[in-house]
Amino acid sequence: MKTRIMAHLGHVEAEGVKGNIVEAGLVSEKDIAVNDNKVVVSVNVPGDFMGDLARLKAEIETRLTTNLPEIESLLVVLTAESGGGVQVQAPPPKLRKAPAPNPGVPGPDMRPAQSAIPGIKHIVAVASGKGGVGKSTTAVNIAATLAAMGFKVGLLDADIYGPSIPRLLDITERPEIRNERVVPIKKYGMKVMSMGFLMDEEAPVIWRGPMVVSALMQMTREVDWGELDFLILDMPPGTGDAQLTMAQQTPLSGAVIVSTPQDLALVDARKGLKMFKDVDVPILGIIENMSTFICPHCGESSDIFGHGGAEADARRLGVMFLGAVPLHMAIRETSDAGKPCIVAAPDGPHADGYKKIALKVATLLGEGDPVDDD
Ligand SMILES: Nc1ncnc2c1ncn2[C@@H]1O[C@H](COP(=O)(O)OP(=O)(O)OP(=O)(O)O)[C@@H](O)[C@H]1O
Repeated sequence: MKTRIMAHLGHVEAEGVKGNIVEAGLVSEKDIAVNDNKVVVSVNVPGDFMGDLARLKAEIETRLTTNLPEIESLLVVLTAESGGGVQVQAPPPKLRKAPAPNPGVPGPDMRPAQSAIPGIKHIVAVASGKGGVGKSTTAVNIAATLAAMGFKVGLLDADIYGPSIPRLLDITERPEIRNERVVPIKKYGMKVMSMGFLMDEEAPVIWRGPMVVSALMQMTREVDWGELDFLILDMPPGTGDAQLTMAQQTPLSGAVIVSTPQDLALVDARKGLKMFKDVDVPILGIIENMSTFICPHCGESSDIFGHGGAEADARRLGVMFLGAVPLHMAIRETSDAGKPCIVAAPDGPHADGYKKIALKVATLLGEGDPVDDD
């Protein structure tokens, strides 16, 4: 299949580039991943490319899908090199090995792979099928809790559509660059990096014109993370091309799906599960966020959205249920004030809930004490 794909790519030309994209070295066999009939092609466009990227992508897609109808799904990713400063170098996409017999249920005999990034043991994606379900709040709380438990933790905000980690952790400073590497900002015992640090107009330009996926690769690989037990990745919400590529190209040990109890969110959550399964990333489990509503005045709990949907769904889908986090004013107030629960109220009930979830995540990755999934 790869040879035939290469043959067809040999007919594609890019504006201002001499010869076709294969002759020009923009794509080679190592940039093509094939799993069953799902194909990912990564084309490395020169940083100073002035042509129409959308047209180039469309031309590649049309040529491949027309000539190779056996291709079931095709993802063409254009990666770029920055014009200067830190180099953006997307690694060749690699499909992970064929799914294990019981994909998505990592257990004692099926430890997810360790991260392929030197110094980082596990990269864990926190994802959601749709926006606004509390994914970033959950990612921050899991990361801060793991750090409070004594693990070495990094938190990478890859939510390019609305980076909220700077706000959730009340970080206003800019990362430094030392020896051509970006130094993450230290907060609450974690090392933090966010797209939000780069998006302020007044911020120094650290990356010039790289595309989203390349920027994420750079943030994962080129940031000076040092030694980490966990790098928690706050993914952009949804299951579009950018998310799929991130799931594909980042050496993830596993993914955690955050969902609210509403049916719609669960339908979306299933899409999230499917996306990770398609690229063979083990699903560590589902977290039900905004589960029961706890009244800040009387403390009574009400199942506004129909609590339990995510738990039942997790069972049906054969993935672990990691826990339910209630909809509580204290969670919104503390996280919006820049403090995760473990910092704002380390002995409170919410910190306790996040501790159980974080411990399950650590255990599933072989880093904690075994826990019962009750
Ligand atoms: N369990 C909870 N209880 C109360 N408020 C919550 C809870 N979880 C999240 N929130 C609040 O809901 C809002 C959205 O949360 P958050 O930004 O984490 O969602 P998200 O899924 O990451 O959103 P986006 O899709 O925009 O990135 C925030 O104001 C947050 O404080």
